Amino acid sequence: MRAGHTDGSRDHPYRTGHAGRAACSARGGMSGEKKSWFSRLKEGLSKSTQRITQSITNLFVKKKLDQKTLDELEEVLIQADLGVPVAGRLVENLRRTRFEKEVTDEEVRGAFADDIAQILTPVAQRLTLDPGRKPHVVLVVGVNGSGKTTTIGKLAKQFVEDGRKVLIAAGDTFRAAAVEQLKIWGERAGVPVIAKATGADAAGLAFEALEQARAQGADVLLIDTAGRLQNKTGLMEELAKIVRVMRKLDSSAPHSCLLVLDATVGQNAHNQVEVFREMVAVDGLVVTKLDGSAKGGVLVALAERFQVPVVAIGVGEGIDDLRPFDAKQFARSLMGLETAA
Ligand SMILES: Nc1nc2c(ncn2[C@@H]2O[C@H](COP(=O)(O)OP(=O)(O)OP(=O)(O)O)[C@@H](O)[C@H]2O)c(=O)[nH]1
Repeated sequence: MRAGHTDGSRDHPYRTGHAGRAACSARGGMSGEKKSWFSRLKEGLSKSTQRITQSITNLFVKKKLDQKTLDELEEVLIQADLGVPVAGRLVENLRRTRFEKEVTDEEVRGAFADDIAQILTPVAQRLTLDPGRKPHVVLVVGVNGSGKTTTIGKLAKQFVEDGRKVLIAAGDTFRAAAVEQLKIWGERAGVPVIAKATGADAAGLAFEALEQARAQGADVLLIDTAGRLQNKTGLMEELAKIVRVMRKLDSSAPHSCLLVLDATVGQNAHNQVEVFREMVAVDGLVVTKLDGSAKGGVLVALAERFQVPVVAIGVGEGIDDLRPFDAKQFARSLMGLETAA
């Protein structure tokens, strides 16, 4: 996957060639739209934010920054799923610059937000479509229920709105309900869904989908996959076979491999990244359900530990609730601070 840094001027979590860029630009940049997105991000993160800001505020009724308070702050950050290394680094930076000085809770939150934004900036990237690929194949992996189907549906709709020809392959052939759900999203997006009977070979389906996508001159092929982590060996073999079989047609496929993570699982997300990276070459994360989670901080821990690009975040079930990931906005929202437009 090639990815470009988020510039905040577009509202799609991906990038294309020049034509696509122009199309994206036309959709973004309206201040009303922007404003509502900022407030939605903030609203979405409010559970995570409340937990952190309340705890920090309780620690500061205008006082000098002593070691006890630093220790308590570190604990607050760990509790908020930012992870021990990040919490340690943030608190150490604060100690270095403000020890024994009078500080307010807002100053502390501001300092944390700046440091968090620095950690997140390198991973805030976009899914980039390679215009030379016809189609650009996006393999979407993740455990059941993480939001794969929904994310594929949202991405498909956004690609279509940008004038791309899209095909979806229902690669989770194990669960009939998953295929049905994908078909519903396909209809919403106006995108054909290539599916087979329950229990069919997923790799065979991916192969045929790629053949059809090529024959039809599609720009993008989005491939859903099974997420049965309880049968890790079976899943690993299945994903490896999908990749192997597609490479008979296109030796460079898949061109992107996105891992969808549910933010509400908190620290378990680390394990999921590790396990899926053993199986496939994950080169982008989509973090979903940030609207219903008090564990938004986990995204910071993941960025620090794995440095895998975060290409989009999900903050709701609606079509517009998949958004590009903006490091500064996210950091400031998490710390309950205003996000500059
Ligand atoms: N609140 C919220 N819900 C989401 C988000 N993304 C997905 N969901 C919901 O999460 C549930 C699971 O999403 P799916 O897309 O079906 O997940 P999946 O990974 O495809 O799961 P399987 O179909 O079981 O493989 C659905 O009810 C979605 O509507 C999000 O960003 N916010």
